[in-house]
Amino acid sequence: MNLRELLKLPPANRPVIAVPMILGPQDKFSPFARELATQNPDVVEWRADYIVDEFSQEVIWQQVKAGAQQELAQKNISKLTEAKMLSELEAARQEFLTNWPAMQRKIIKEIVSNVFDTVGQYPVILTYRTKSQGGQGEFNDLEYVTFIMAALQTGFPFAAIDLEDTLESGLKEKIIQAAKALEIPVLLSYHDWQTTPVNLEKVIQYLADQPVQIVKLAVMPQVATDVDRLLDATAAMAPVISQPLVTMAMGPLGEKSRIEGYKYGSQMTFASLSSQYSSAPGQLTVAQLLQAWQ
Ligand SMILES: O=C1C[C@@](O)(C(=O)O)C[C@@H](O)[C@@H]1O
Repeated sequence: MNLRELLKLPPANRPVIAVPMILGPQDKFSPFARELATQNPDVVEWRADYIVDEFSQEVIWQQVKAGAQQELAQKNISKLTEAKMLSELEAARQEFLTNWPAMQRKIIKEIVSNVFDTVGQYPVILTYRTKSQGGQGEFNDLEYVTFIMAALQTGFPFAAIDLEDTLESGLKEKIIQAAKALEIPVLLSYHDWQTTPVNLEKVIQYLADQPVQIVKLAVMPQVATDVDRLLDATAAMAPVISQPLVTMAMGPLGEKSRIEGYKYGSQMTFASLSSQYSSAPGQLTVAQLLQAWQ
């Protein structure tokens, strides 16, 4: 099955264009929605790492705590002993911790619902990338998995879920199983933010040997020949592996791979709705990409 079919996209005579949605808690969603409607890409990659950390247990607790402190203050706290105040706060914390899992599921459902409202009919790829994986997120592995599971359990129809290969294997397996149960394809990503590995074909084969439905490799070229190596490895491996392959070279040197990757068998290219929405170095805008294809 090719990527278009896997993501349930209508047939088209151009490679699949994915646009990242990198909105944070202070950003307005409607300008993004307007750009989306004007530029009409194929898929939206929701980069959840730009927003969900702001709704983590610690952040929400600080808000609840501020509210609890205010309430205590209204009870004329000056007359209470400090110990009493601390014990009331501790009770509030315990209550918060008990309620947190349900509260978190509700918050995540609201955010996901907002994302789907914003993107309308476009298929959505769910991605959360931590800082160590080149993203914005600060969740540890367990928090990451909790978030992904909750997002999947919202019932919103994600078109695919992005999984970084570096995730601990047991947790990776857990997400793959959950996605499988919901019939959501898993897109396994491998990023090298520093270099272009020597044996690219081996890396692609290693990714394709895992029980996932799409394979993605992003590298950082140091010289122009690194980009050619990536494109050659793409051409060599795309017909060999059973999953659709997506590759790109990042940074300014990598432009060619984003424009011409499809000629070598890469089935999707990432482009931004405008430079302010770019999620990786060297990403072109959709307008630049379409112009280059003319
Ligand atoms: O993996 C990728 C590819 C990417 O890193 C790029 O180089 O365009 C952009 C990311 O948003 C996406 O998750």
